[in-house]
Amino acid sequence: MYDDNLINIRTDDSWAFIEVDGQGRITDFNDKAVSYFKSIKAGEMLTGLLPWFSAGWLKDNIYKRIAKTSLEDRFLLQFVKKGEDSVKVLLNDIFEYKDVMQAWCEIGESLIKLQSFIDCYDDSVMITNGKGIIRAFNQNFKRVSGLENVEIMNRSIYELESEGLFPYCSVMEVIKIGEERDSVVRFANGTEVIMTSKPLFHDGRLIRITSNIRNVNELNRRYEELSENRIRNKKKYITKLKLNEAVEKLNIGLYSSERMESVMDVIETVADYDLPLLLTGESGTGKSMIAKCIYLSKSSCRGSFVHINCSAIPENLIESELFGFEKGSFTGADKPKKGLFEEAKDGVIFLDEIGDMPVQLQAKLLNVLQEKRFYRVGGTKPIETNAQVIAATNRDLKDLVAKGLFREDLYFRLNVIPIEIPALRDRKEDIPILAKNMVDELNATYGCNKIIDTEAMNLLREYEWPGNIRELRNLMERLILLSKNSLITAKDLPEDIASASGRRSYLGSNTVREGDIFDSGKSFKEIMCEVEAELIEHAIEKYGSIRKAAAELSINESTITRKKKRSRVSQPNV
Ligand SMILES: Nc1ncnc2c1ncn2[C@@H]1O[C@H](COP(=O)(O)OP(=O)(O)OP(=O)(O)O)[C@@H](O)[C@H]1O
Repeated sequence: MYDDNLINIRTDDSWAFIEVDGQGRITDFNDKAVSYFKSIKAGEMLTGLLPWFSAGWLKDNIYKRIAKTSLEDRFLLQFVKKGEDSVKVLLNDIFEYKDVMQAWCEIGESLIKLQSFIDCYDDSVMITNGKGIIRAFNQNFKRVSGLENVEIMNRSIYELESEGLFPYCSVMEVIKIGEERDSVVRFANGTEVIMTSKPLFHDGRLIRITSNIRNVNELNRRYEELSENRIRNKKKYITKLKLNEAVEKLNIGLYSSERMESVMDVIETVADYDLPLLLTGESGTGKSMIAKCIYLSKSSCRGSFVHINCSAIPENLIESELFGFEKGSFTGADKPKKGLFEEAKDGVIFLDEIGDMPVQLQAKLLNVLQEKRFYRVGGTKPIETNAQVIAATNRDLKDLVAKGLFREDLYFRLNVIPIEIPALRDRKEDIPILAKNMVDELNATYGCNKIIDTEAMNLLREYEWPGNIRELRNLMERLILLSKNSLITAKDLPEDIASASGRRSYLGSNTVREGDIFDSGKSFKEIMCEVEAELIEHAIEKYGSIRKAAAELSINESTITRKKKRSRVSQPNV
């Protein structure tokens, strides 16, 4: 019930301190008491000083009283009992006390604010007064030290140390020397921390020590995490730079479509890993280009890029091409030869048209992917390889697996990160950019200065491009070399492209696709007019006359004529 923290108050001049024995005889007092009671003497009765004082108060349980000493003065009394026969009496002038209370209320408010502030702090924080009495600490401090409010709040770190609850620490050193100190401290729960304690002085008096406490294990873990992150981020950054460089070098960075955007995102993510990759997509979509781009995007690549087209090499030669051979391993092998895996070293080996790889060789390839080593043809010494395998195909590998032409296990091994390169017709928004870029490049190659006009560009955009970018590139080359004027117009385009958009329809085989309808910018009414016009045209073509078409469609001939006029459907010779 009595405030134990006031036990050391004898030296604190904010209180008058008088100690009395069980009978109320003065045994000790401090300077402040002398300033209130000039005649105070040890051995005198306290009632001599405080006539209103009742000896009964020493025995009861009320520990705070406001008592009057004279007409002018009022004192606040506080008792601190020590056993049965010793009571410390603390007195404070009520007017002084009011000031003190006011100050404490303000401090109290700031303490609440301080508490919420330090609770948000990531490190552990502990604040003591200038004498080492713990005044505040945050949640993290409790977690790290394993100590609870009731155990340590408002208690002296010296007492806590003597009870084995608190370690010797930098706060004690700061109290001793008045300067910032660091210490490595181990709490009773075994947690090792680095404690940095800073003093705060007011009017030359040490009033507060703030300690910042960091868990050594957490610090180490965080350090490692951040170092790893830094390396990872740096690697990512380099990959991005390298990817941009590669894209520029290969002149392929020209896309605005979401489909290509996501392909490039995957490339950026996987470029630095040496995982096998599978590129799929129609012929001419740029799979080889993408493979090269991946190779050039690696933040560190010690080997070379080696391209082998599995469909272009006779079956019996692919193995020795890939893995090399030893002298005498077959007729004509009069000296040993390195294969492409050895040529690539730690680089990239690009297996184009993987679907055409002979099945028996697929087993050897799977082994290389798993074991990261192989044997030359006729060789007995294993050769280690860290080459990354990037395979590509325009065939449906799943279908080949079903037909027994491709090993399922190899398919799964390659298909961990499949990258599908979209057909050009599925990334129409990229066509103008690609075409313009090709024209620029070809102009430079052939010393021309040609450009494509808007109408021609729109037609290029409409065409289906079965041969994808390869077909686009071939056409651009032809146009640059053969077109008569510097402005390439619709007239310069081949017939199938020039008429491509005209032939697109809602009903026929060359149907307009959903994306094109929504991207066309046409209103619902305009689209419905076009559908009506087409329907009427088909009906007239099919039934041979407006009259028969009207009868089949159950509408008036005049309606057909009017709608035909509006949509300017060309009338066949009926
Ligand atoms: N993004 C691009 N920008 C410009 N030209 C490109 C681009 N991608 C591919 N090309 C060009 O298109 C042609 C075909 O590309 P590539 O050989 O990479 O396609 P592919 O998908 O591997 O074809 P295939 O399946 O027939 O082997 C090449 O001439 C290449 O230079």
